[in-house]
Amino acid sequence: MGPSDTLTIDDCRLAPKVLLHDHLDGGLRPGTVAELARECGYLDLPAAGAGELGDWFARAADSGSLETYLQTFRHTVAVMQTPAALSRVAREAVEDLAADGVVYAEIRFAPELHTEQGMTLDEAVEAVLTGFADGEQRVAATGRPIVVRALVTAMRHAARSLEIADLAVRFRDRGVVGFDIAGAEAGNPPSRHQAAFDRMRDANAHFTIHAGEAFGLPSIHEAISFCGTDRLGHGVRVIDDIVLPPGSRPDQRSYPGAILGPIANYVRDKRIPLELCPSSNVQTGAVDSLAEHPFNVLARLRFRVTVNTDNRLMSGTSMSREFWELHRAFGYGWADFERFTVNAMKSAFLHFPQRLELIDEVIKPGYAVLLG
Ligand SMILES: O=c1[nH]cnc2c1ncn2[C@H]1C[C@H](O)[C@@H](CO)O1
Ligand SMILES: [Zn+2]
Repeated sequence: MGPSDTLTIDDCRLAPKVLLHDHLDGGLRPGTVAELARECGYLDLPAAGAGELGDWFARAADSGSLETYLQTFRHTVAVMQTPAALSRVAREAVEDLAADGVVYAEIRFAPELHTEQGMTLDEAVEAVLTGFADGEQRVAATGRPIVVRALVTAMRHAARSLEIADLAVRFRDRGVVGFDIAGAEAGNPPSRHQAAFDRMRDANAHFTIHAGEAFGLPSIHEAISFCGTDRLGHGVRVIDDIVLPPGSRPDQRSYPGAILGPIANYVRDKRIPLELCPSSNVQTGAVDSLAEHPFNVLARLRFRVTVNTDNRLMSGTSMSREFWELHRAFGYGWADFERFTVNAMKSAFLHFPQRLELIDEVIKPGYAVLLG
């Protein structure tokens, strides 16, 4: 497509997409939240109907603070306390992503949040994996195949990260491809969970860390230098280590004269993937607006940027919508989206031959059609 062509969300749905950062408890269908609440007798939902619930989540999450944003998860986690509920949510997530044109996804969740009614950590993981497998089977039959794997997350304010890392290693050949920490970033630095990351490294297993979202460079520094993270969840604040010439705009095609500090250079040199989540960053106040998102600066400076949803319910978004928003803000076309998608696939925690197969057999042929 040429620079004057305009893409719609429906066009973006046609493109093969790869999603590395998506929370299971942030991606429920509003109607499913309502139905599960009825089934389990949860009476605290802030609205009754699917439409109103969807609006409520988007509004409440649009708070300008990560801490307030995170409070909305109380309602989704409350209705995800049985194996049946977890499996259903997992299956629907796979169906929704496949319908949106996602061909590979790593969906994360925190097993420790799903034990309120007696489910064990292992049972929670098994329920999610059952749902993923079920979803994969159903969508394969519709001709929109997708490969989905799980990441298990530990909550950074809690003290169960070593257990969760162990869980990730135990389930490594059954569909769990990595480990993560999430939750309120300020006051809970990555190094608090050093033992868990050491456990992962000892097992030669992969992990990512939410860092550089609500807290800046010190968090990124710890995640890469002490903890040895494979990827950065968000990592958007790496921009704080880059000085642009006065008068630079967020939508330029190149940034000559940009000066990178040591952290930014290291992240770029080592090709550490950034799991960027544009809409989520606007909601939590990490950036002021989509038009001012550092995505474009980082992409033009050739960081390994990837496009992600974070929480589809809380942001009322999808991968196609994130692509479309980036297209509107920065004028990206198919060649750009292919690069971001290949970046993401290269950064996946799947084994190398499977990554290569998806790039060669699915992603490149898909974009070749779009590029004409
Ligand atoms: O963007 C995020 N930053 C930090 N924590 C997050 C984000 N999105 C979701 N979470 C938390 C809330 C969920 O309950 C938990 C596990 O998915 O992860
Ligand atoms: Zn996240």
